[in-house]
Amino acid sequence: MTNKRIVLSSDHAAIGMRQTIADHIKAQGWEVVDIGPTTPESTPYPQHGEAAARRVASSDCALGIILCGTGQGIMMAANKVKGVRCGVCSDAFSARMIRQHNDANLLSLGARVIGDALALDIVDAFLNADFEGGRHATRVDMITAIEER
Ligand SMILES: O=C[C@H](O)[C@H](O)[C@H](O)COP(=O)(O)O
Repeated sequence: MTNKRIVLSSDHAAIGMRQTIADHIKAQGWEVVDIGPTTPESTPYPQHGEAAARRVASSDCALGIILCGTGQGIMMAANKVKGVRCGVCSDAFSARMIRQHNDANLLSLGARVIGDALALDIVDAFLNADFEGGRHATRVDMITAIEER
């Protein structure tokens, strides 16, 4: 991936893990666009999922990482944005596969599900994998076609 600009966002449940991930991937040369929040007050995940998803859908950022307590709600919100393919991962294999087979452009993590060390392994697997195309492109095109119906 040549564009190494990535958006990070979360709700209140994942501020610490988001910061840990930001530090980790900055050290790998990623330009991190951290769109918050920065304070611990309760804040609804849909708005943060949508905001991150729009950064990716508009091509402002190549990829995104979003987090909430389970990773599920913010993933659901992000996937409502046209052009976004986001999966929740709690293991590195799935994170690699959603890039290689599904051309996922956002990764979602649950800060109340996994610890920081596993989260960083998952992030590395996601960021170091590339879409394989071929038969997988046909299937991803079928996902995109659903958006037009
Ligand atoms: O999918 C939703 C996320 O896990 C939220 O982080 C969670 O629902 C927030 O819960 P609470 O308002 O109890 O902190």
